Amino acid sequence: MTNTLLSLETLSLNYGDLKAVKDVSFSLMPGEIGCFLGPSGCGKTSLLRLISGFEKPSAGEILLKGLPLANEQTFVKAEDRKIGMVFQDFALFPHMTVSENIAFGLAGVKRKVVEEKVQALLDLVDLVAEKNRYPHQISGGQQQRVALARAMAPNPTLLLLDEPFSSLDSTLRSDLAQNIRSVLKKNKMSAILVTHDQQEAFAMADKIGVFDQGRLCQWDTATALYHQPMSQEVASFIGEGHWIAGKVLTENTAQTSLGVIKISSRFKKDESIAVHIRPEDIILGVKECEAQILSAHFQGDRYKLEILYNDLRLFTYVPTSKDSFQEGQSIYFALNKREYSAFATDSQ
Ligand SMILES: Nc1ncnc2c1ncn2[C@@H]1O[C@H](COP(=O)(O)OP(=O)(O)OP(=O)(O)O)[C@@H](O)[C@H]1O
Repeated sequence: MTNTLLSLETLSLNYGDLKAVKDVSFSLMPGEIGCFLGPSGCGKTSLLRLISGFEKPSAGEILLKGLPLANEQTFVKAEDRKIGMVFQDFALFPHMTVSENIAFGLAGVKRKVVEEKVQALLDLVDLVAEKNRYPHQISGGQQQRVALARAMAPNPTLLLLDEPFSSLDSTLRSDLAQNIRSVLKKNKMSAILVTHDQQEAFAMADKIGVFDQGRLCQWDTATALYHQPMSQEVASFIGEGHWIAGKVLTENTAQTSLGVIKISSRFKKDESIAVHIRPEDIILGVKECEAQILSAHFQGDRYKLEILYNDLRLFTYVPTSKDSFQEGQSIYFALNKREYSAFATDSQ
C-alpha cells in the first residue's frame, strides 16, 4: 500500500460531444507540488474542477488518501473534500481586512484559536504589518498571499491554485512563485497549480503534467520533461529546440546532417527519425562545423544567433560580451556529444 495523497485513474470528462479530459492518470505524494501545464483549452481547468468536486467525471476515479472522491458509485461534494482553492482573481472580500479575510474559512472555530491561526498565517506569508488593511490598500502580490493564507487556514488536505499569478506583472510573478513555493513547503502543504507559463511551473512544481487536447502527455519533474521528453509534443512544448531528420545506423546511433549522433531510444536500422536538438547543444567556437551567421538578435544579456550550416538553419544563445556578430560572418561550432531524444517519423 503506497501513501499516495491523490490518485487519478483513467479520468475523463465530456461536455456533450467534447472530450475535455481524456483518460488522465497520475498520482501526487504528500507534500508534493504538482502542476498542470499546457496551452489554452487543453483541459487544465476542467481537471482542477473534477478534483475540487465542481464537475462529475464521465469515467474513471479520483482517490484522496486512498478513499474514493468520485467514481461510478461515489461522489463526495466539493464542500466535503477538504480541498482548498486559490482563484485567478484572488476573490478577496473587499469589505474585510487582511486578517478577516484569512479568518473567513474558520467559522465555528473558537475565537482564541482563530486569532492564533491567523497570526501564524500572517507570519508565514509575511503580512503582519498589513493585517488591518483592506484588499485595495495592498499590492497585487500581497493580495495573492492573503488569498493563499485564507485557503490554507482550514488546513486543507490539498490546495488547488488556478492560474494564481495571471493578473500580476511578469517580474512579480516569478518572485511570487518562488515565495509561494517556500510557504507551501514550510507548511508541508500538497498543492496543484494550473498554468500555461513554463517558467512558473518550473519555479513552483515538483512534478509537472504536460497536457495536450485533454490528454496527459507526461507527468514528470521539470528536468525530466526537458531532458527526457517521452513524445514529440512534450519536446516541442517544453523549452526551445530544433527537429533534425535522421536515419538509424545502429542500435543507438543515427546519421543526420550534423553527422553521426547518439540517440536515446532504440529503433530499427534505416528507420527515419526526428532528432531533437536544444540551442545549448550548438557549441560555438569549436572547429568542427563551419556555418554562416544569418542574424544576431541582441536581447540584453545575450544574443540569439541564427546560423546556416549547409541547408540547416540552427539557433543558439551567446552571452553578451565585447564580441560583435555580423550577418554572413563565418562561425565554427560543434554539436554537444550527448544522447539525443529521437522519435519515429512517418516518412520513408
Ligand atoms: N462548461 C463547459 N461546457 C462546455 N465546454 C467547456 C466547458 N468548460 C470548458 N469547456 C471546453 O473544454 C475544453 C477544455 O477547457 P478548459 O477550460 O479545461 O481548458 P484550459 O486548459 O483550462 O484552458 P485555459 O488555459 O484557456 O483556461 C475547451 O475546449 C473548452 O472550450
